[in-house]
Amino acid sequence: MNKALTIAGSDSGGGAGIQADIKTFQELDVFGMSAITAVTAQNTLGVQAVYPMTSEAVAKQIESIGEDIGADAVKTGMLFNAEIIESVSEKIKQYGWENVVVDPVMIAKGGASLLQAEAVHALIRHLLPLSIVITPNIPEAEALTDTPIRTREDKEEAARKLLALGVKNVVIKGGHDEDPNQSSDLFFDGTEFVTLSTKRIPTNNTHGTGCTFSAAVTAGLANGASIYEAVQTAKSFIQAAIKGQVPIGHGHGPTNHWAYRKSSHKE
Ligand SMILES: Nc1ncnc2c1ncn2[C@@H]1O[C@H](COP(=O)(O)OP(=O)(O)OP(=O)(O)O)[C@@H](O)[C@H]1O
Ligand SMILES: Cc1ncc(CO)c(N)n1
Repeated sequence: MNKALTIAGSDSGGGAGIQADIKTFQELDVFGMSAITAVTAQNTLGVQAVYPMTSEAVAKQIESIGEDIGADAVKTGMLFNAEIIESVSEKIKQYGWENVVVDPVMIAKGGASLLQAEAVHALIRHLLPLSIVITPNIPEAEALTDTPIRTREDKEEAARKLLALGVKNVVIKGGHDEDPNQSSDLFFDGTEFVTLSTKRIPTNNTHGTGCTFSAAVTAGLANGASIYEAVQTAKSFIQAAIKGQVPIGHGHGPTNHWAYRKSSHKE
């Protein structure tokens, strides 16, 4: 029984955060568990309120899993503040977890802050060195490296800077790229750059794409895949999920977490 733990925020709307992660784990045959860092009141229109947990409450949830069940892979999403980042990092070290996927969530699509600006430094210092792979989108990679990203060369430069911070592998996701035809993610393991490209799907329903993608990477690692294999499967999973879209609500709808299972041809 392969098990994965997500340490992230709750999205009441069900498309991102903990909810996206657990749905994705389930779809990829992994037993999903959670430690909730914050409760958000959220829907397809945006984030209406954020209620962070105490760092103690987050640590306790992780301990409950670490002391009894264990985890084959762990992902972090919304962590909100430096205190939570520090206690999550401590617990990851305490339990010796190595398959750690860090999705450095900072800002929701509508602009709401999911990580306090002053916590970026804590993320870099405490958590990034414990990760096996990090999955920033373009604005997050810019914030972590202080590098504006416009071109492919800028992406490579940012990826190199992230590895210099102690990161082992990185995927810079291309959802925010200008390219109207392709959505291309750049994978770097310190030696080789690999681009994973799929056809860009013209849709508004992209709420939770980043969470879903990093949860699929985590599920792959829990199932024993290599990092690159896990990233490849995650790219197919998110492509199917965006294509399968769920047109609910009045804003940015979520992706379809069951589409990959149902699709006959996985891209
Ligand atoms: N319109 C699209 N068509 C196809 N793939 C997309 C599209 N938008 C995003 N993706 C893919 O979805 C994954 C997530 O990328 P993205 O850059 O959107 O993450 P994100 O900004 O962290 O998402 P969010 O913050 O909404 O959860 C990547 O693999 C990216 O290439
Ligand atoms: C709880 C939560 N985590 C992450 C994101 C980023 O998509 C979001 N919108 N909400």
